[in-house]
Amino acid sequence: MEAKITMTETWLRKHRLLYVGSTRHSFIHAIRDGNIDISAFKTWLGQDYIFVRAFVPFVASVLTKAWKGSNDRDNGVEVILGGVSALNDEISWFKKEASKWGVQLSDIVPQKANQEYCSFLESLTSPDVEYTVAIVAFWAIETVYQESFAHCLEDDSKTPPELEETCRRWGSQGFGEYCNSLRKIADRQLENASDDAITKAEATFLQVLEYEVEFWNMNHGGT
Ligand SMILES: Cc1ncc(CNC=O)c(N)n1
Repeated sequence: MEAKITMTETWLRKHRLLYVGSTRHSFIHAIRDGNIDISAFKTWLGQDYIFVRAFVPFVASVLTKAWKGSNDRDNGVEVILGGVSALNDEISWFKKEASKWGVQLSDIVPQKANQEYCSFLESLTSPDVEYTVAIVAFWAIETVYQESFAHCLEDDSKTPPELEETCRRWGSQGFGEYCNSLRKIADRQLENASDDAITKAEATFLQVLEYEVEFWNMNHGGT
């Protein structure tokens, strides 16, 4: 039996360099090698809290888009609803983690790369953005974190124990399975999408990867 190559697989192969750039950034390598500068980690924590706050309305908009098409068999609405509900716990986790590291969340000013990424998320909440495009963005955003942090948990990694919980939040098998579910939803949508929607979705996928690289750079300026 010949396995058919899905659209996400095609894109991951075609854009391999950028994908690897977003999932194997020097910031992630520094965590994995145990060389992370704690001030860089704290910067990331504060900035990511701001990002996640902007991520909530984005995920809610994906849910709305899925809900409208929920007559279609298996369009992923339950998986996305699970994603919305997990964000409640995630926001609490950021608050707890910030207090553990002495990061004052109310004082955090979003940096330029973060602001631009959050504006991009907001633009994707528009009703003019099709579900196919939005679900591809959602899958890509989650998958970059999954692949990045899973790398810090591999057997030969030297991740500092105090950062393991952070890495497990996105690098765990459970989060990996969630990302696979999102990927299947995205591929199913892409199978039935117009050429125009596919073109837009691919461009959006690339934009996500670029924003993710900039986000890592922000914490770990080009080293
Ligand atoms: C910049 C960025 N990208 C992806 C994620 C993971 N999704 C939700 O937590 C994240 N927290 N931050």
